[in-house]
Amino acid sequence: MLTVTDLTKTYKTGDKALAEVSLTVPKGQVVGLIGPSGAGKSTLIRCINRLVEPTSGKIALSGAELTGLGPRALRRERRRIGMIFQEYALVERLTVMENVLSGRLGYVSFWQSFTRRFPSADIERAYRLLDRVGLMEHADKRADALSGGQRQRVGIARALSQEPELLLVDEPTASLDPKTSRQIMRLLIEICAERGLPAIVNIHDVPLAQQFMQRIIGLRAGRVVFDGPPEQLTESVLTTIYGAEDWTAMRKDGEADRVAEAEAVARLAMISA
Ligand SMILES: Nc1ncnc2c1ncn2[C@@H]1O[C@H](COP(=O)(O)OP(=O)(O)OP(=O)(O)O)[C@@H](O)[C@H]1O
Repeated sequence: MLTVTDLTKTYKTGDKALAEVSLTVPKGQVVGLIGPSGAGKSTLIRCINRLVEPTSGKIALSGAELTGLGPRALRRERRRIGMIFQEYALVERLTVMENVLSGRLGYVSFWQSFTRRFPSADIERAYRLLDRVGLMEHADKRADALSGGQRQRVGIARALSQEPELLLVDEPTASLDPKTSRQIMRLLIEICAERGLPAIVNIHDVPLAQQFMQRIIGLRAGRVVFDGPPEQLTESVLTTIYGAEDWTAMRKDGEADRVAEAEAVARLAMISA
């Protein structure tokens, strides 16, 4: 379980990115984090994995404090947090298997990591994870030979190879087409449920968040202005989060995507008929 209490971050520039944010994410729950540009979503994720130093407040994972740790303890604690990125952050010239194993680098000695000799338990786990994300037959391919959806599956397997207690997911589908986005989102939700993993997903696509998330947190100007199930995310709540103008524009974009997807499907059906 992740517990964030009164988290505040003011950057040196004077920007107050987060103001007294409190939230708890229980095991197995996937939370979608939404909000307009500059609302503080990335800052919240970065404070939790301590890439950004909070100004005040507390963050605890399974009861252990993450705030106030020295560099060594912080390195150890970071292993408990798996990260999944928008642009996948894979090492392109390495194989899929090597990329998954790189999730273990925080656990092996310098020499083992330098020579890339991983314990057999790590290799077995990596194969199991590749099987789970549907990439078993691609294990020996180079990462740069994969599609976007396959790369994100490698990113998921790599994060899981850390055996994390929390997943932080930053815009996992921003570089993917709508159908692949839904497949990736479904995979994430299933995996978190299977493993009892809590997750926070920074997500721009509101309809996708509404379709898949069990809970949505809306940030505006560094404050939590909505925290509830997707059914309660009404037009008026979305207007509170995004402001009327931005929300209307986003809704139009979403509709345009759906129309484009339906047209593409219809075209394919005609070609293959
Ligand atoms: N390194 C930084 N130094 C100074 N100010 C920053 C820094 N990073 C973010 N900010 C400011 O903090 C606020 C929140 O930014 P943040 O990137 O967390 O928002 P966001 O919701 O993730 O936005 P986006 O959706 O555009 O990525 C903004 O006002 C931003 O300008």
